[in-house]
Amino acid sequence: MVERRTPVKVEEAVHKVMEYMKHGEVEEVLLKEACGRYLGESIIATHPVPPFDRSPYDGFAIRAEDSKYATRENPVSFKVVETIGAGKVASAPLQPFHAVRIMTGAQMPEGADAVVMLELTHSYVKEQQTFMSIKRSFSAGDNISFKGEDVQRGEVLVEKGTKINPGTVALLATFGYSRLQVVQKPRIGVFATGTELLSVDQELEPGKIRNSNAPMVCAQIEQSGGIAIDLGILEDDFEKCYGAVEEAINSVDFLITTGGVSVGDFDYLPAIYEKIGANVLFNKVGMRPGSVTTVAELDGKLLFGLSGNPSACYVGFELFTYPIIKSFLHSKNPHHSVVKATLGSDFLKANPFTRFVRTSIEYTKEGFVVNPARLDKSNVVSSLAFTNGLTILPGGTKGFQKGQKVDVLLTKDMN
Ligand SMILES: Nc1nc2c(c(=O)[nH]1)N[C@H]1C(S)=C(S)[C@@H](COP(=O)(O)OP(=O)(O)OC[C@H]3O[C@@H](n4cnc5c(N)ncnc54)[C@H](O)[C@@H]3O)O[C@H]1N2
Ligand code: MOO
Ligand SMILES: [Mg+2]
Repeated sequence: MVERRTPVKVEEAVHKVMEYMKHGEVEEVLLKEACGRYLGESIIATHPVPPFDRSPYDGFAIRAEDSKYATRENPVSFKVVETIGAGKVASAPLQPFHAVRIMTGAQMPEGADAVVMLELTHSYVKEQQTFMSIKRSFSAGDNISFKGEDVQRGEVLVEKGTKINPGTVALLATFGYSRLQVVQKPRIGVFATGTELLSVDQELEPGKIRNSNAPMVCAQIEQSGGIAIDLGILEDDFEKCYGAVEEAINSVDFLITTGGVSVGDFDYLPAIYEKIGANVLFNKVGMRPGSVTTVAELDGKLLFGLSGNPSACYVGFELFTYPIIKSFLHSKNPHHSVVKATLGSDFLKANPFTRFVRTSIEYTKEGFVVNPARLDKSNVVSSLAFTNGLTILPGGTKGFQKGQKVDVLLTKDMN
């Protein structure tokens, strides 16, 4: 008898998977290896930034009150007592009508409370002593980059679970993190199943196609922050598939298979889940493509049975595996962002189920505009190269017209 499957709603399916999400352990890396990883500890300011009052300009440090009566007609002169570059400190507190020649980044001398830019001063030498004069007054605090104005001590700057970008690296360096805790990447095994599959380097033969799913899924894993372990191709043979799956489970954090999850005579994944005693969370989702996506759990470990059809495989990964990887990395927002966009062309196919249309999304003067990427069929591969978003067209509709507002899941990593 043909097996009847009960479809679950997409949200429910995502929810069921997320119940089994696990946070990864942390490990130590060198700062130079940290970009792109996820923080395993929050960055807390251990000191103020800047750590001292400093000059933002090349010029002269003065006591503002000494400049009080300076005008164009009556310039005020200062004796230049020393010169400090960045990294040096003044040798003595500043005396009245003395000035310190100071460079950008140098610590303010004690007693000085304003900086005059070099361009506003006139320097001259009298009896072998250098002086400088100014033609306007300054107030206390003028042109000072104050201690702590950038960051206060104790501030929690970046939270655990945030992806490290070059700016984060700058902050880590500022606070002396030459080594830091990052979240371990999840190790995800990928099997492609199908007797029709050739490896990428093989010549085509009658009835055969090259395996494009595993390389694609491995790239999706790496892009999401995981480690992809390509476990190769399995022919549609129950015993071989069962043995390979059972063995692989213990060496990975999650296992992905592509293909073999539908109701065909050689679709063995449902029987494999049953034989290993896995708990199938769902085997049919009310969506297109990817309706046959199956997710099972064995002792808390998730097994993703993605569809063999390339577009369905891609969508299944982005909806169900991506947030699990992000959660493993401690991300606070594990799901792809959703934005509102305008349909750039008609999409007239009727929709019994929620459709995730592989989409090219562009940012224009009018906001986001989306267009389906090439042919919209579950078994096509060409649209995927032009996909940077999935337009969500709710089920139970007769189609959508150009100009209508739609929700789009951004599959580009925005974190
Ligand atoms: N009677 C029914 N037939 C099908 C149903 C159904 O509900 N009733 N569902 C259809 C839908 S929807 C999909 S999606 C597919 C899913 O099939 P499987 O996940 O079982 O995948 P396979 O049968 O193994 O392969 C499907 C298709 O994809 C190609 N494929 C497989 N692996 C790869 C790979 N690694 N790289 C590139 N292409 C791959 C394979 O050659 C097939 O053409 O089932 C429908 N049928
Ligand atoms: O599961 Mo199939 O991809 O709906 O088309
Ligand atoms: Mg099949």
